[in-house]
Amino acid sequence: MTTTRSGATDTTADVAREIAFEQAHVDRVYAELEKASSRVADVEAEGLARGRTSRTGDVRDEELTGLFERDALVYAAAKRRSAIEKQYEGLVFGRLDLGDMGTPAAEREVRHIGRLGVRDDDYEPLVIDWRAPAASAFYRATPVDPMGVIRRRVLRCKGATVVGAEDDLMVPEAPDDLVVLGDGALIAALTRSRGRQMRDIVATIQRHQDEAIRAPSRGVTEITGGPGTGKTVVALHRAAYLLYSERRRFESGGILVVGPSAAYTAYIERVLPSLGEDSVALRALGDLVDGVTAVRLDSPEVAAIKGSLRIRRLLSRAASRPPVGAPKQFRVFVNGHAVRLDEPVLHRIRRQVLRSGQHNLATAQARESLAQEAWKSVRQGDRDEFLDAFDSSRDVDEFMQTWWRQIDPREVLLALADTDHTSGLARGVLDHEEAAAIAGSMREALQLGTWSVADVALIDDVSARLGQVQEPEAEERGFYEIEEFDDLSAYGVTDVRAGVGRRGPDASSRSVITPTDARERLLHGRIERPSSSAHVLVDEAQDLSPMQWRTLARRGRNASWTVVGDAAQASWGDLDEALAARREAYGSQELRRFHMDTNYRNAREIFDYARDVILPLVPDADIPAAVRETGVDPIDRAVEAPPVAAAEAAVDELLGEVEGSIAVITPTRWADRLAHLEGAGDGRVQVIDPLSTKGLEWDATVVVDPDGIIEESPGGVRVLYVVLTRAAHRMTVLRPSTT
Ligand SMILES: Nc1ncnc2c1ncn2[C@@H]1O[C@H](COP(=O)(O)OP(=O)(O)OP(=O)(O)O)[C@@H](O)[C@H]1O
Repeated sequence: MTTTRSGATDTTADVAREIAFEQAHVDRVYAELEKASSRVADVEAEGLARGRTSRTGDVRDEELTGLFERDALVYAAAKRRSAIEKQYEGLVFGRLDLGDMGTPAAEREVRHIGRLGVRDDDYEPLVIDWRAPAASAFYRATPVDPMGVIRRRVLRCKGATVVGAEDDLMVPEAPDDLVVLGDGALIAALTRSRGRQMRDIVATIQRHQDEAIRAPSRGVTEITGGPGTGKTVVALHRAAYLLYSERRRFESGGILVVGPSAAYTAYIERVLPSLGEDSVALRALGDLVDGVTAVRLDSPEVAAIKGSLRIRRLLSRAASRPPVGAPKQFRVFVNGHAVRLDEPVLHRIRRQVLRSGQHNLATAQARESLAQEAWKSVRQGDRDEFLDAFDSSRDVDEFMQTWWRQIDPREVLLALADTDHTSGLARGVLDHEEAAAIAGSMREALQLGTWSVADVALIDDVSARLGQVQEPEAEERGFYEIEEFDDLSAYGVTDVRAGVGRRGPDASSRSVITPTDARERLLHGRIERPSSSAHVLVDEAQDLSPMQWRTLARRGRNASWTVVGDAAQASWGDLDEALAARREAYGSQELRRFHMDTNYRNAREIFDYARDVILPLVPDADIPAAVRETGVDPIDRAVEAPPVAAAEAAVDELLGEVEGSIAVITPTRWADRLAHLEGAGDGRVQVIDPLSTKGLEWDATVVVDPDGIIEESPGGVRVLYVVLTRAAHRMTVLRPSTT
C-alpha cells in the first residue's frame, strides 16, 4: 500500500476550504459537460435531419451514403450521451499535485482524474480519463517512487457535490501551503457497507492492481491470489482499460466475460457500465452456448464424469451414429433398376463421409456416395443416365430425409437416457456405474425439462462434431416455424439471442413461448455457431472442468485472455487435467502472471478464522494479508438441530450490527427450513447455497452447518473456505449438534 500521513493538517476550516476549491473545479467540469451534452444533442438532431428526404420511393446512392453517415453520427452521439449520463455520478474522483518539494505553488501542475476525459473550449483537459497514460501516476505513485507526485487526493462526490476528500502524501513532508486531508481513501472505501452488486474501485486502485489492469493486451494474463484480493474487480477494470486503449479491436472483436453462475453475473453486471463500458458480453458457464440456458447443477459424481475429457470418446461415438429412426436398408427403383443397399454398406458410407466432414454439413456428400454405391450395386445401362435419374428421384429424397436428416446435438445427448445405448457407447471409456449415472442424469433432464450446467459443454462438443444444423430453405419452412423465429416481438421477446445477464430458464419473456413439454423445452431454440471473441476473461478459473475449457477455447481461438483464479477455492477435483485443457485453450501465446497478496474484503479477524480452517488441509493455499481490523471475532456457536431458531437469532443480531447485505449460507439439507429468511430486514437478507457464493460478498454472513457444507460439496473443505471468506465485517458460524 502506498499511504503516508505525515504532515496531515486537516482542521475543519482546512477541510471546508479544500472542499470549496474542489467544488469550484467540479462545477466547471459539469458546466462543460452540459455544453458537451447539448452539442451532442445537436449532432444527433442534425444526423436525424440528414436522413430525412422529401421524396418517398427509391433512395439515390448519395442519399444512401448520407444515411450511413447519419447512422454513424447518431450512433456516436448517442454513445457519448449515454456515457455522459452513466458517469455523471462521481465523474471527477481524483487529483494529482505534481512537482517537487521546491516547486512554488503557482508552478505545480494539477491534474484531475475522472471516469471520462473532459476538455474546455481551448481543448485544455479539465479531467483526464483514468485509463489515459497521463492518469497512470494516480495509481502508480508511491512514496518510494513518487513519479513527480507530491499529493494524491481522492474526492468523494454525491452527484455533482463534493462531500469529502482523502489525501496520500508521496513526499516525506508536505510543502507548507499543501493541506493533507483524511485517513486514507482505501480504508474508507473498504469500510463502507456492501449492497447487492459489486462497485467499481476506480478511485482507489492500488499500484500492483494497476500493473495487472494495464498489462499488454496480447497473450495471456493470469491473475492469481487468495480470497478477496480484488482479482475479479481488477479483471473487470482491465476489460474497461482494453476497450479504452484498443477500442476498435476489442469493440468489434468483442470481449467475453465468463463467470461461474448467473448469481455472479448479476452481481458484477453494473461494474463495467459504471466505467462507461457496456459492449462486453457477460456469460455464466450455463449460458455459454447460444440457445441453451442452464442453472441446474448435477451431483458432484455426475459433474465429474461430464467434465472430464474421457467423455469425448463417448460423445464422438454417439455423434457418428445414424439419427434415431434412420432406415437400416436402402431400397429404391432408379431408372428401372432395383437398388438394394444393406446396413453394413450404409454404415460404411456414413463412416467414410464423416471422416472428411461434419454430419450436418455433409448431406450432399452423403447423397453422392450413396449414388456411387447404388451404381456399383447395379452396373447396368448408362452410368450418367442412372446417376441423373438417381439425382432427381423422389424416393431417394425421401430416404435421405430420414437417413441423413439434420441432427440437433441435444438429441444426441437425450438419446443417452437409454442405459443400454449409453453402456454400449461407453465401452472401454466409462464403467457400468458411470454409464448408468450419465443415463440417469439425462432422464432427469427429460423429467425436469432443464439442462444442467455441465451439459452445456457436452452440447457444445457434439455441436462442433455435427456442425451447425442447417435451416431448410425459407420457402420450405412451415408457416408456424417462420412465425416463431421471425416475429417473437409480438410475444414481448426483443432479444432472441441467448442474452447477456439472463438469470435462468424462467425469465418471463421466455416462458410465453417455451413449450411446456419437457423434451420440447430441452430442444427449444436454435444452437448457433460459437462466435469468437477478441478477448476472453475468465473468472473463478479454478472451477472450470476440462470440457468447459474446450467450450471456451472454441470461443477464443484467436483471442487474448485474462484468467483469474485461486486453486485453494476450487470445486473441480482434477486440477491437473483442467490445467492441461486450459493450456491447450491458450495455445502457444505468451503468458504473464500477476499475483495479488492483499485481502481487501475480509476483516482480519474473519480471514484468520478461514485461514485456520484451510491451512491444515491445504497447506499450500495462497494466503493473503488482510488489511483491515474490526476488533470483533467471528462467532462460532454449537446449536440445536434443526438450526432454524439459531439462524433467525443470528440474522437478527447481524441486522443490528451492519448496515448492508447479509447472507445465510446453508447446505441443501437445511435450505427449505431457512428459506423464509430470504428478504428479511427489508430485503437485506439473502439465503444461498454454498457453491453459488463463489465470487460474491456481503457485509455479514451466517454460515450454517460447516460440516454439512463440506460433506455435500464436490470441493469439500475448499468450498467451505470460499463460504468462510464472503463476509466483509461480521460472520456467525452455526454448528448444529446432531445432523
Ligand atoms: N483497490 C481497491 N479499492 C477498494 N476496494 C477494493 C480494492 N481492491 C479490491 N477491493 C474490494 O475488495 C473486495 C474483493 O474483491 P474481489 O471480489 O475482486 O476479490 P477476489 O480476489 O475476486 O475474491 P474471491 O476470489 O474471494 O472471489 C471487493 O469488495 C472489492 O471491491
